Amino acid sequence: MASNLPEIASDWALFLDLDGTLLDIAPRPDAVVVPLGLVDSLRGVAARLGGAAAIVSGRPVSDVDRFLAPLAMPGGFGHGTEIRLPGGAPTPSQAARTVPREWLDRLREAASGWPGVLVEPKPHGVAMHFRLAPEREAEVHGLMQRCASECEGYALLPAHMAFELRPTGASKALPVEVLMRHAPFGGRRPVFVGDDVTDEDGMEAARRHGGFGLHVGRDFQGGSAEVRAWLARGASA
Ligand SMILES: O=P(O)(O)OC[C@H]1O[C@H](O[C@H]2O[C@H](CO)[C@@H](O)[C@H](O)[C@H]2O)[C@H](O)[C@@H](O)[C@@H]1O
Repeated sequence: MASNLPEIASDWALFLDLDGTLLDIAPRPDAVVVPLGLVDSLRGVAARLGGAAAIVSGRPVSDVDRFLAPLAMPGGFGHGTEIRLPGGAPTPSQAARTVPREWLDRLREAASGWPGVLVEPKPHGVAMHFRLAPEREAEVHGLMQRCASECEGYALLPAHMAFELRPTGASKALPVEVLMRHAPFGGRRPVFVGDDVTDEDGMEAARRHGGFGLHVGRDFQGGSAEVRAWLARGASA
């Protein structure tokens, strides 16, 4: 067990990032493996917290639901552009925007000449990954930067071996703020667990509501595996 890592308490509202936190990083977005036992742990922790457990991911809700089936957890998806309240359907948030078609065409055309570079379209954004072609980082960055500067309403987001275009106003703080206004989240102590720079917004929102953030690199010495072990302990406490 990592030192100073608090165990999950029954008065918490838990906000969990997905990639790099619950799931190990994989060579490409569609190659992630959902470890045996993760879904059971999430179900158990959610039951213990009276349903106050959410996923907050840069992924679209369709990806998250496919990975965690049969669970359909509340949370924020696409960096807060889609929000699902407990028991509800996912709906676009106030930050949602549609990526212009010409951008996608432009990115796909460039990627077709850069073997290993992947374009990941999302309902309200797009990511361009260079994990399999690290030598293309500068070119991917330059192209994504041009796209962001040409279209009002989107900002460039540096990610793990990728750059994303995210609507301005979208952030992981938004789902925390929204869910904390709804039962069973409201009145609980929010704890946001993440690994990435985008997760800092969610952690800051948790602090505003009297809670705190846990960072995979700083608080979980074993990385995602340790996060999963912590959840499993929390589910059976
Ligand atoms: O907010 P998250 O749940 O952490 O999602 C952030 C992004 O994760 C995915 O990309 C990252 O993970 C991939 C799989 O391990 C990896 O191949 C890639 O290099 C990483 O950048 C996802 O594809 C993005 O849509 C998410 O925004």
